[in-house]
Amino acid sequence: MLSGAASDKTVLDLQDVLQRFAFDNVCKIAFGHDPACLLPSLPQTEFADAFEVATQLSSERFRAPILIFWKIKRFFNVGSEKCLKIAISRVRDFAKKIVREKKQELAGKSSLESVDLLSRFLNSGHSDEDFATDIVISFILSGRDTTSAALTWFFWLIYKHPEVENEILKEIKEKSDMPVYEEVKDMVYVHASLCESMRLYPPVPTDGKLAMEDDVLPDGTVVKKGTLVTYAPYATGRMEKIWGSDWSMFKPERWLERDEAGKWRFVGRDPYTYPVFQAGPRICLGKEMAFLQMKRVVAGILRRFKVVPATEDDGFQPVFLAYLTAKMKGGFPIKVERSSRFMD
Ligand code: HEM
Repeated sequence: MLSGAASDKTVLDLQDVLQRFAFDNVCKIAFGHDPACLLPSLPQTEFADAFEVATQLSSERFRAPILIFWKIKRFFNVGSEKCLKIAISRVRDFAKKIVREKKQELAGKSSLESVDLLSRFLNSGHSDEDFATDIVISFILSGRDTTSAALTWFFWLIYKHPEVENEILKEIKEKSDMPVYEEVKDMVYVHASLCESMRLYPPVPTDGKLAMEDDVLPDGTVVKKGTLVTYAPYATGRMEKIWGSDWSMFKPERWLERDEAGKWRFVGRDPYTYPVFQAGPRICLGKEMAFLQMKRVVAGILRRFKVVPATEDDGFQPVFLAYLTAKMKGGFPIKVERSSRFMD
């Protein structure tokens, strides 16, 4: 697709392309099913559209200035609540279909033949259809919108910071004759750049938890049963107290130090300082997979192409939308140029 866009000078919405990629990818790994959203024709996908509407309208509930408004709309089944109900039912139908097909497929197989996560889940005794459907939906939400949001902002940031892009290219070049897993595993500069990009533009900008019992936070704050506590990676990633006076700068080096041989070494932060993947027992289960996938995409694209906004010269000013997962408002229109950076 990118080769075609480079030859034809087509403008692509990188956010859309990355979402399609991540959706196909998570469906294949989690359910052994390829929805083929990333065909060059960029097919209209009813499910993906319904999913988009459902996440957007659910996020808007949290922002409603007066809670009772959406509850009244839901009661009378009108306006945005009516659209949300339709979208949710389409999403559930799609997920249910995956579960039913998988159950049928497994009926005639030994438990070791299917390696996808849903098969393992169903084979381990979790056969309740509604429960398995919820699992399918949360995997799609976790896997589709997070890595695509992270990469969309990442490609914009490295365009704005050519010195970072050059350092990344140097690293890709060094590792390019290694097998795929080895290649991306040791890409510390790319890893640091992704962490830095998600510090400023976290794929999950805020997240809430409901106290099931009376509790006390480590700093002594009393939390009564039924209270909603929100943490905000977007705000935490921009705190001067944590990141210093240069917090607003995109600086992968803040995650790196040089070892004795002068090579970069990654220096992680604890997940409470950097809660982009959450922290504690419910920390993201897909973190390692997400980094592997993102590094592979970065290496795969930058080895062959340069990504530039379709409107260059600072004409493109992206806007961060904090839905359940982050979005770049209106998408990221880009052109791809074939790169000669690896020819020599
Ligand atoms: C850059 C990419 C990603 C980010 C920033 C991210 C972030 C998060 C966050 C903040 C949570 C906590 C949500 C909550 O409790 O409300 C979470 C949970 C989770 N994530 Fe990720 N995620 C990413 C990629 C992925 C991928 C690719 C997968 C695998 C498909 C995945 C699977 C999960 C699962 C299964 C949970 C639920 C864990 C639990 O509740 O015990 N994530 N993620």
